[in-house]
Amino acid sequence: MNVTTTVPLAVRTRGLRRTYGERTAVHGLDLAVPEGETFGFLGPNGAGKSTTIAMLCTLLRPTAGTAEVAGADVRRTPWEVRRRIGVVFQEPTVDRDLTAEENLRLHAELYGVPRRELRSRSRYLLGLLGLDRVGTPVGAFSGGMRRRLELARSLMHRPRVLFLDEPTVGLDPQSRAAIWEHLHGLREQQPVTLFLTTHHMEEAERCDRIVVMDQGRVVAQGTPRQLKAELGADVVHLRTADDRGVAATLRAEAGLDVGCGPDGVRVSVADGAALVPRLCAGLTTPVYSVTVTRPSLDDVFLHHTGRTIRDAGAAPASAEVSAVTS
Ligand SMILES: Nc1ncnc2c1ncn2[C@@H]1O[C@H](COP(=O)(O)OP(=O)(O)OP(=O)(O)O)[C@@H](O)[C@H]1O
Repeated sequence: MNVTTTVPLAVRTRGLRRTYGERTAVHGLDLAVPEGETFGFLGPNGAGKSTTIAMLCTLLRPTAGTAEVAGADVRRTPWEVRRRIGVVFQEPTVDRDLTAEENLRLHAELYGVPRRELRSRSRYLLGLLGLDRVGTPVGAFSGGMRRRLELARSLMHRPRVLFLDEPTVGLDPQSRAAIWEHLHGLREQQPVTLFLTTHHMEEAERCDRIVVMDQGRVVAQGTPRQLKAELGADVVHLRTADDRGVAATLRAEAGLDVGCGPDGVRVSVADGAALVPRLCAGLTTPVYSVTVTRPSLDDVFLHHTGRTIRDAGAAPASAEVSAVTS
C-alpha cells in the first residue's frame, strides 16, 4: 500500500506472512494505516483477516515479515503493543455476573490504569455509550448493550488503535446505528485509529480507506469513492431465468464486463440506460427484472472476490468471478 504522506502510521506491516502447516493464510502483506483513520479490512471467509488481526494484536506470531502497531513492534515489544491497543472481538468477553462499571474497573486494573482515574474514566465511557444508568449485572443486558460495554471496556486504558472484528455482528439495525453513533462520538473526543472488519456494506462505506483481501492477498485498496469509481460508471443488474447462461452470453458475444453472483447478473458499463434496450432485445432468455445503479461497494467486492460483502460472511458460495472480456 502506498502512503507517501508523512502522517504517523498506526499500523505498518512489511511482508507479513503466516502459515499453518502447509497452508499460507497471509502472503506477505504490506499495510500502512495512518493514525486517526477509520480503516476497513474486508474479505470473504478465509481471506486471512482474523489471522492478520491476531498477528497485529500479538495473539499469533508471524511466520515472516514485520509489523508495528502504534509504534511498537509485535515481535520485539509485544507487551507495548498490548498496552497501546484495544480489541473488540466477535465473542463477548465481559463478565456476565458483574455490572458494567465493575467490568470496566476490572479491565482497567488489569491494564494498570491509575486508581484515581478509574472512577472518572468509567463514568465518562459509560455515559458516552449510554450505559450510565444501568446497575444490573451484564447477564441481563441486550446484545446491543453488551457490545457497547465491550467497546467501553476496550477504551478504558485509552488505546491508540482499536481493533474491531465485526463490531456489530448479530445486532439489529437500530443497535448497529447506535454503536456507530458512539464510535463517531468517540473519534471526536479522542484521537484513535479504528481498524475494523465488517460484512455490512454501510459500515464499509463509513471507512476512510479500505483494503479488500482474498486468499491471503490484497486484491483492492483505496477510499470507498476511488474503489467504486474504478469499476466504471453504471451497473446494470439483471434477474433472468438463467443468470449464469446470460452472463456467459454477454461476456462472449457482447464483450461486456459481467459478474454473476447469487443475486443475479451485474454488467459494468459507462451508460447503463443506453444498454438496457439493447440487452433486452438481444437476449432470448426471459428477463424478470432490470435495474440500473451507480456501483456500490458490494459491486466492488463482487468484482474482486466473486462474492457480495454480505454473502462473503456466510458459507463460501460458488459464484463466478467477474471477467473483462473486451
Ligand atoms: N488455526 C488454524 N489452523 C489451520 N488453518 C487455519 C487456522 N486458522 C485459520 N486457518 C486458515 O487460514 C485461512 C485464513 O483464515 P482466517 O480465519 O484468517 O480468515 P478470515 O478472513 O478471518 O475469515 P473469517 O471471515 O471466516 O473469520 C483459512 O484458509 C483458514 O482455514
